[in-house]
Amino acid sequence: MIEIKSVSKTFNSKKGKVEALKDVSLTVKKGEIFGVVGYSGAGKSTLIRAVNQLEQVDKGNVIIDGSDLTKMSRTELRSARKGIGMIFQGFNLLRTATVYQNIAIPLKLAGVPSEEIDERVKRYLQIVGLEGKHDSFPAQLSGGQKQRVAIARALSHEPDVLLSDEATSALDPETTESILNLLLKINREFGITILLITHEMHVIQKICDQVAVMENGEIIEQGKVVELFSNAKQQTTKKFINSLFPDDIPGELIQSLSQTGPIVSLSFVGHSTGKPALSLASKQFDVHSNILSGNIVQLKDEPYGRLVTHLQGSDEETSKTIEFLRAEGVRVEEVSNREL
Ligand SMILES: Nc1ncnc2c1ncn2[C@@H]1O[C@H](COP(=O)(O)OP(=O)(O)OP(=O)(O)O)[C@@H](O)[C@H]1O
Repeated sequence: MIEIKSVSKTFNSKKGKVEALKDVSLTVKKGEIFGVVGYSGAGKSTLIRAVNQLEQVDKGNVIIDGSDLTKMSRTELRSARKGIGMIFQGFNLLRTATVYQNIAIPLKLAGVPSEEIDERVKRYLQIVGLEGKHDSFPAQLSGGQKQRVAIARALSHEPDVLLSDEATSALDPETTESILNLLLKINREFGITILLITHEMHVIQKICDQVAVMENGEIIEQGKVVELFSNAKQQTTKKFINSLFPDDIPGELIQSLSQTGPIVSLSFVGHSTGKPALSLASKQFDVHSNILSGNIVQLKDEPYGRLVTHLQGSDEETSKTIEFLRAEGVRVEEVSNREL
């Protein structure tokens, strides 16, 4: 559906050249929610803006449903953009227009007949849960409500693709949850493909099917969310995942416990937790396990959990335990420092 092929973009600024995108490639399949995560300056905004050609690229192709947007004339591009909705961190609403007008005006500019405009505005405001707010002005709405208006406005053009540029970054955690649930609903009910950028791993964890991790203009790792969670290779990816598992095990405790056996982090996907495997291991080997912290987060389709546990026993018995846990499908990593 969306194919980004070997896209590069360099900005020339006063400080010199900045390679914002270096040979970036990714494919978003129809109906998927694809998240791009990275720290500030990684190149996420440049990438998402390249998709609808708000940013022209120096090299590479952006192909949507078989048509290459980098090769289009202005008129062709205008028409192609009709199938691409976009929402932003700052909502981008017209301050002097009501909620109704914020959605109706762009529809009018797009040439939609007025009776259809009315029908669409009402329908999409209902879908985003803002039926009673037609006559409110943006200043009278909360951040979450403003983002709902922006989502209704994007949907009212009945796009196939929705681009989300840090749509929840300005919102508090509770409102973030409700907007993420709304994006999930839109994706499921209308089959809209969503490409989003974020610096929050929670967004990826909660709603994405696929993820790409960006750093210094490059995609350093990508794949199915569940696979990346269980098998991240890059340090930055691990850091993002670890941000979902805050723990407060003091460094001194880790050091002192390490004297009597390794401290390991066990990760598992799906409804079976690491616990049964751990108790089986304790029965089979001369090892005591002492759980130091544990947490489960819900990925889009299945839970992912992590237990940090101290394996007390001889080198031989703890090695056999680790081998056994791995054979049981549990990911085991030794915790040697504070980066759990
Ligand atoms: N118009 C521009 N002119 C010069 N440099 C730019 C321009 N736009 C982006 N950059 C630079 O390109 C790099 C990537 O920026 P980009 O905004 O895409 O990153 P990002 O991951 O979205 O970060 P943030 O979340 O902070 O926006 C940065 O070093 C940025 O300073």
